[in-house]
Amino acid sequence: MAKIASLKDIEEAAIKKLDTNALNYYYSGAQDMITLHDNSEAFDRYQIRPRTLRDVSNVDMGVTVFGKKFSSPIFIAATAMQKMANPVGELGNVRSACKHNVGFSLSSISTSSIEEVADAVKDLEAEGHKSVRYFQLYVYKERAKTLNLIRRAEKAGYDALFVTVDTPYLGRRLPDIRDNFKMPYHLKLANFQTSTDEVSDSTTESENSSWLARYFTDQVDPSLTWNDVLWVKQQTKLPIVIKGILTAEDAKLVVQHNFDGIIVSNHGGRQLDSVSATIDALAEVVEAVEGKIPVFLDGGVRRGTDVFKALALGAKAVFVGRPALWALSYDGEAGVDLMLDIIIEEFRMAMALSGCTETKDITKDYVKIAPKYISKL
Ligand SMILES: Cc1cc2nc3c(=O)[nH]c(=O)nc-3n(C[C@H](O)[C@H](O)[C@H](O)COP(=O)(O)O)c2cc1C
Ligand SMILES: CCCCC(=O)C(=O)O
Repeated sequence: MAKIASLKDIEEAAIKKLDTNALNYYYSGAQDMITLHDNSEAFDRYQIRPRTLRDVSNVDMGVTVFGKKFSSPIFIAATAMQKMANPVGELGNVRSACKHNVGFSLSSISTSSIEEVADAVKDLEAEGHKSVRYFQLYVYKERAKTLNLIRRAEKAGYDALFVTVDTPYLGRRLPDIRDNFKMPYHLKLANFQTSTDEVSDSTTESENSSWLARYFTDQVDPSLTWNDVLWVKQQTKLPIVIKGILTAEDAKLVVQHNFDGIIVSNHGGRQLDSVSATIDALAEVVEAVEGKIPVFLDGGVRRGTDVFKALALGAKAVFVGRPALWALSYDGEAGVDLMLDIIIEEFRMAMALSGCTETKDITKDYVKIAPKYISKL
């Protein structure tokens, strides 16, 4: 078999290994998957404007986020139920992120608990590695349940809460509906000890939604407003990052409410189909926040040049979601190591070949819209 050389190669290898249930769930976007595909394709609408003859023998990819230094700005996004990819699940991802000195975010809907994930890096921390972990929070109808998650994340040393705001309901992912997606029976939603059976018991079976959508409707609060997220802020001293912003209007509200950061995200194209690709939404959000809080991006990041373009358009760092799942499926923790090694090296190369030796050098002067996409109107 030919050597793996790109994230695309890892994805192809993983697709061959995964069963239909997990593959449908990991792969799919909402509805016609227009946004899912556009997230990656949109990066190709931007071109890099490289500078030459600068000494690029040393390239520093480092960034600082909420006072913590990272070796590179490529972090791991919160994705649910990682043990469907490989028994090591979330623990493989958090360990690999720690070894690479990049951030890891844990989903509320994880198959390893908040505490297990924190414990999994203890040996690496003892060797001198730094682990920065963010906890992705869904606001449960039952506020005591939400508060319990917040307290546990604080106690286990997580660095920030990422409150997801694009999911009052789970988007319609047609493959999950058609094939009736279910978490395998041997797994649990580890933060709550919820098993597949309990979900079916507590909700009405419906022809028109997946197991997960039923769980979500049952548990997660669709009445969420800014006031509820302010309630979260009042409960904790941890920085609160709002995940799932796509417009300048909402970005300004995030700043007005004194939250600490924004992730420009469309949930990997899994929520509302036909919204803009995140790289296309980034500039308006960055402009609206006027440098007051950091802006991050996720969605479709698959190459070092994608990372470079996102930083040029104002992102502090980016998150990869599916690539970490494909990597886990391909080869567990070693697969994630390989995935991060590849994309970090690609990013280093993109910086060097563009004449940038520090991430702060990567400004909007380094990108332009490819001529064929400029409107002739
Ligand atoms: C299988 C899967 C599960 C996800 N689960 C969550 C989740 O539990 N919470 C959340 O806020 N976002 C979740 N996301 C969205 C990711 O955090 C992220 O926004 C998205 O994956 C980025 O796009 P990418 O997969 O193209 O990198 C999930 C995405 C995928 C693909
Ligand atoms: C109820 C689980 C939600 C996970 C999620 O956010 C996703 O599948 O995109």
